[in-house]
Amino acid sequence: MAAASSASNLLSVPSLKTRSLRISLPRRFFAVPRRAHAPSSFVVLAVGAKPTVLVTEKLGQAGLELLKEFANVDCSYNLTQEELCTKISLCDALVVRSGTKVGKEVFESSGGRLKVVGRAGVGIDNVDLSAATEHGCLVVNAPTANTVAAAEHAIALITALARNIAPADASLKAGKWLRTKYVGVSLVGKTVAVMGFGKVGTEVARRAKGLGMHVIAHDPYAPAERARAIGAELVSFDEAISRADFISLHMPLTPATSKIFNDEVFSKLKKGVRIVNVARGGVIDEEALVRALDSGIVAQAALDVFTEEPPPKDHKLVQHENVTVTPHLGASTVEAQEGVAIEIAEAVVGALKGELAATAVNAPMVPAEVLAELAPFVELSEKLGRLAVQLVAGGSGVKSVKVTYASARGPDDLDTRLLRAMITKGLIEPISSVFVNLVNADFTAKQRGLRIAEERIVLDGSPESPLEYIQVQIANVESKFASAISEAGEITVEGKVKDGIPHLTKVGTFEVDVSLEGSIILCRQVDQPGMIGTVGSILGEENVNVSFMSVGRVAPRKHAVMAIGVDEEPSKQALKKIGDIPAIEEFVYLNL
Ligand SMILES: NC(=O)C1=CN([C@@H]2O[C@H](COP(=O)(O)OP(=O)(O)OC[C@H]3O[C@@H](n4cnc5c(N)ncnc54)[C@H](O)[C@@H]3O)[C@@H](O)[C@H]2O)C=CC1
Ligand SMILES: O=C(O)C(=O)COP(=O)(O)O
Repeated sequence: MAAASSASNLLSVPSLKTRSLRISLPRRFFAVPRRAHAPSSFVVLAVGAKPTVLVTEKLGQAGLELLKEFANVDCSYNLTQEELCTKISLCDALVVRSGTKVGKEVFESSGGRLKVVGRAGVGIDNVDLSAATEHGCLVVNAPTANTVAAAEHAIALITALARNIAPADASLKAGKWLRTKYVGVSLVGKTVAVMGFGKVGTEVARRAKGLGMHVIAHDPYAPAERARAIGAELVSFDEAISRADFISLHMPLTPATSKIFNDEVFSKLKKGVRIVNVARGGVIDEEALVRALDSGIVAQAALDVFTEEPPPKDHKLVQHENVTVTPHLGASTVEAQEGVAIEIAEAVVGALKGELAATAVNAPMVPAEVLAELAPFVELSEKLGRLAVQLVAGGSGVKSVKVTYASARGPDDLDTRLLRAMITKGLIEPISSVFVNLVNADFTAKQRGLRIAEERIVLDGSPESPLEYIQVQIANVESKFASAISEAGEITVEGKVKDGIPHLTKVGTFEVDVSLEGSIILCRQVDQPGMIGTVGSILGEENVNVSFMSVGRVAPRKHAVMAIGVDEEPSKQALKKIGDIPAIEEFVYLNL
């Protein structure tokens, strides 16, 4: 019984946050398709084909071995952009670190073959995520394995600055013995501001506490409890920068953080502050930092990252006597590189197998347990989309679709993003040459002006099954099968999952029950004896196996809709013979 109905758009913008949980979609739905249009999530590989993975930067051996077990691996380092664009059309996956720019042109050059980009590390600012999404290419990263390495590098740079390690080393090697010039400062009791309190920032804070520093942190999205738990204080940006003796940067490079450290900010810093950047060069306005160093506001800086990498030889910061530099070494420990390589290889292989990696950065994440229970509904969703769109008469533009999910679960207890993506796939693929997957479903729908509204019907009863039924309605279109139009004037199909198999249970106002396997013939007829036998024998003569038949009628001896599931596609003549049966008023053949 419908107790309440709530309209809500349940699909949010794909999260850019990374997660450490590894999940996989059920293989039977998402692996290499059995038929040209079998349900599939991300990757469509030719049956039996071994995928090709291009690795453009040095990757740990263990990760390479994992990739080689599953794919042909082409390790081509130092490619020019042009060479990358040429090679990419022969590759199913690309594995990069921070040194490869994966821009729009790479996706355009791939000719649709590139299905996964694996970023062997955290920062994905070198990958054009919008272009990847537009091309249905999944981007995964390796968010956890280099956290400690980056944190240790930040601590190494903080201590190196405090004790002038780099310049003292250089001067001694140059034959000097300058004990008074390189008197340092102590860390104990000093305040360090950790800017960006995520994975790396938290580890830096923990280590700084161990060094006896007072730790303050700024991160607009971090929970205060996490900071409290390690004895750090979460403060505003202005408070952080004005109180700090040391500033350690650990936020990602985004439009919001680009050049966040600029002249204005430098003017608010405590005189003599020391700055460490192991995040991204672009979060600092490098010219402004030169000015702040020259004026003495910033006593010293240690930089692992630069706006342009490698920086030009005469880069003012690289050459500055109060700046210590390293060539983007934050993640470069033996341990981190092995870990990152394994993490990314597993994610890329998983994605190539049709699984959904937990570290997807441009696809909605659905936890493993939710995926497992939604699996049959995912298949149902795509098939309902396919059926509904094939019922639209030629010439009608599909613009407005309503999806209703009926469930006894609470509105927050049902994640419909995957279902919605698969309905979109079902709606778009039969009428276009576009390959739709979880990555590009929203983008593709938007680009085609297809509006999909979602509604929840909360049912009474046991919430054991995530969904009771799904209904797909297409508004403002003509149908080639008039009986599919509901009283409200929309093409309406509804389905359920029975014993793990998706079933079509309603067409227009007619209740039917046919399992959504193979293909379907829908006929509207005058309800009379012998119809099932007549149609069945026409199909039998053609050697078309009938898998399911169901009749839904308004009232005895009035109109009925017969749904016939068939394993093989009937010939045109067989379909014509069915149409010629006098009692048949209309019929349609629908390919699943
Ligand atoms: N130099 C190197 O080799 C390495 C550099 N990194 C870089 O370090 C950065 C952090 O990495 P993780 O901690 O793993 O990422 P993360 O995603 O765990 O943490 C980033 C944190 O920054 C916060 N943030 C976002 N905008 C902010 C803002 N405007 N102000 C303050 N905080 C903000 C986020 O809320 C998040 O908590 C990334 O840019 C990553 O690319 C990471 C590993 C190695
Ligand atoms: O993981 C990151 O964000 C890093 O910056 C590490 O970059 P890399 O893989 O060493 O080029």
